[in-house]
Amino acid sequence: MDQSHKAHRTRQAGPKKKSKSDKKKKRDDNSTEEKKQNPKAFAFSSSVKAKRLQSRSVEKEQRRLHVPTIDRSYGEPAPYVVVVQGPPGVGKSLLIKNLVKHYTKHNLPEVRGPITIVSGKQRRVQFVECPNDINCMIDAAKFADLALLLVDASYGFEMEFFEFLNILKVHGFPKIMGVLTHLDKFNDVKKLKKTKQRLKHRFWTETCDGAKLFYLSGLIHGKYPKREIHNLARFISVMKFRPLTWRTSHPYLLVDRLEDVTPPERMHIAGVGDYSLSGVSALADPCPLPSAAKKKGLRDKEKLFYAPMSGIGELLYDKDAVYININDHLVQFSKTDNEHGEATRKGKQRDVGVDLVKSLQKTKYSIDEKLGQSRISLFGRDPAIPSQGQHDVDGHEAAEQTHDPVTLTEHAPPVGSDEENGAEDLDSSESSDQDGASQMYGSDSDDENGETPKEKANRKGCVKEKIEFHGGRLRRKVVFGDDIDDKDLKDSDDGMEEDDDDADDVNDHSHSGSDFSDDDGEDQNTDDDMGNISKWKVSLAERTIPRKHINLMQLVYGKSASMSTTSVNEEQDDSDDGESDGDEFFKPKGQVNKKLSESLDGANASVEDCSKFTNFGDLKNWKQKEVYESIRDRFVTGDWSKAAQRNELSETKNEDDEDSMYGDFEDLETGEKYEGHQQGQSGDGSMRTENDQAAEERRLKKLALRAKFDAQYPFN
Ligand SMILES: Nc1nc2c(ncn2[C@@H]2O[C@H](COP(=O)(O)OP(=O)(O)OP(=O)(O)O)[C@@H](O)[C@H]2O)c(=O)[nH]1
Repeated sequence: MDQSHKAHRTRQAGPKKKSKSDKKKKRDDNSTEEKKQNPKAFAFSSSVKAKRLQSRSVEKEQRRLHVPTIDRSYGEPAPYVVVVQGPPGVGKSLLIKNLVKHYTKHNLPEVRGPITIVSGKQRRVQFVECPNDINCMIDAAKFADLALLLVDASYGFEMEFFEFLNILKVHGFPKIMGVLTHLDKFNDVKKLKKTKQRLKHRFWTETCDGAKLFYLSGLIHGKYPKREIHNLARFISVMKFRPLTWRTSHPYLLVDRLEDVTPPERMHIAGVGDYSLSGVSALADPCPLPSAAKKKGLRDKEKLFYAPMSGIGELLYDKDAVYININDHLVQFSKTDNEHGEATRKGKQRDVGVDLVKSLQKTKYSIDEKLGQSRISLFGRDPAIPSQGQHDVDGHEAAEQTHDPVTLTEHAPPVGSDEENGAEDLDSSESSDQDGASQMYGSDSDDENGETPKEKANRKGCVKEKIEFHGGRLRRKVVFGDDIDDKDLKDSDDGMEEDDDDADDVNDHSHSGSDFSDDDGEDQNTDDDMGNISKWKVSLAERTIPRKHINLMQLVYGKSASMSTTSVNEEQDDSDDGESDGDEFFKPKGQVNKKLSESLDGANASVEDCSKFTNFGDLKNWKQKEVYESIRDRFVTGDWSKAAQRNELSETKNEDDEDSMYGDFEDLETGEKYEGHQQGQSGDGSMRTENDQAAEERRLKKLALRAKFDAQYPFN
């Protein structure tokens, strides 16, 4: 049987208590006496140590000092906004849910819009999930007091991290904390440790030394470990936020909802447009701070939270509507009525309004959804232009990304194909690719040797973007120039699971970091001038430049004739070039035709129709007597010799015609160029003699060349 032991209670009174306190007193006296007798024994033994201690205490003192900042806020402090940012699927929503659960003991069904919670007596915190969109990142950077940058540790840094970091830097740089997730995907403890270290050092390099990085070691029942969430929450709760000078000069307002109220004075709401203002009314604070009564901690009742968009309670605020959730069993919908609708309709005439409502109930998709799926076809043979634009559901610009000239692009197999094969493909493409990634991976030892130290230094500072298909989506991985040489991690891969292997192989190519001291040193050298960031900024700037749109004017009216014909020529040249090399040479006839017709249909819709220029003059009029007589001699009963004569005549004529038709040509055997006749001159007799002469000359030239060739190769 389990029996709990009672804690020891020290004596509060009595002789035992007295004797104990006497002993203690004696001991204390002795120690003070000792100090008094030999004070030097308790002073610093070395002056160096003393100096170091003194300077340390002075330094600590100095660090506490700050330039005084004026806090212009009054009244209750506004909630501190914690923006949770990271690439898709990194665990942003899950982290917010876990933090909310920690603070409020409530489960959040979904994370939508800002979520405000009371985290302490004097503190409210608002969590906002930052969508993966540059514009949203810019908005989030404007109101964030703290940014939690989530990184999928099993994959490494992605471009979203750097993009947001840079955006933060130009917005006054609020506080940041890094959070590593997906650490449970590592089976090898050694590898996990190394990856943690490597990512930490990289994080420090990109931000500042000692920047806080949290590790969320995995999922327990679909949630992050309580202890880790507790630690993170504690950091958020006690964090000191100093007013940012940038923020005070560029104040921003985070608007939950907007109700369109009409006239009289117009005002501009950023991101929404010009509106007329009817009035401004202050609503009661939905998430007030608890009463200021002196008591320790928060009571459960006071642990309020306000998440209007996240479906808490029975109310849900959408962009343009408010929904009240009523359980189905509480309401009798007319749907049941609908089933017997036929019978009731016979009895009495139904109201138009009722019919309308019922027809609305039947619709499966809203108008927005229907419009979203609709397609517009501008030209009959054109591929339909989807109205959704280029973006896919997640807001990725996958198609566009692959054409980014600054970035390195690599394509893995499409969804559903074998992942392992995909990884192999990646590897092979890396090794075969001469420009871009393969140079950075440093697999080619010749390249390495040929490089000057300066080039190496330049290369080390560079951050490149590598687009690949991983974990079910396109990811924009960050590849660091200084991570090439290390292959240690690859060696330690062996024990990993198959899936992990895939992920880690990719990691290993791009990341190094087994030698941390080296890595660190290099990082500090190269990142002194923040070279990294300025380089990838280029790609950021390019991504924000609006894409080139199709000019409808050109599509309808066409380019100038010369423009259009040249573009056709170019297109054909291109296709010729493509076909001339390697496997492309042999192509099914249909494909080539299709390609050509596509090029004509698409970009060059306005090209003139050359089929209209058929020379009908060549066609013979078979109704004339001489013409149909001419065919009579070709039959068995006719005179064949006459027909042969006629044939000769028509052949010479045809030759002339062909010459004039095909114009310039080059004799590939001899390398000579021949100029063709102009169409208008085909009937000219003098020209024909000239042609004859030219032909004769050509023949002689050919003979001479042949003799020369024979002389060179007598056995041939
Ligand atoms: N194994 C593992 N899975 C995780 C971890 N963190 C999150 N996940 C899973 O990743 C998936 C995506 O998590 P979310 O919280 O929806 O990610 P998100 O960043 O909000 O995704 P988006 O909203 O699409 O941007 C969920 O199925 C999580 O269970 C982790 O540390 N380890």
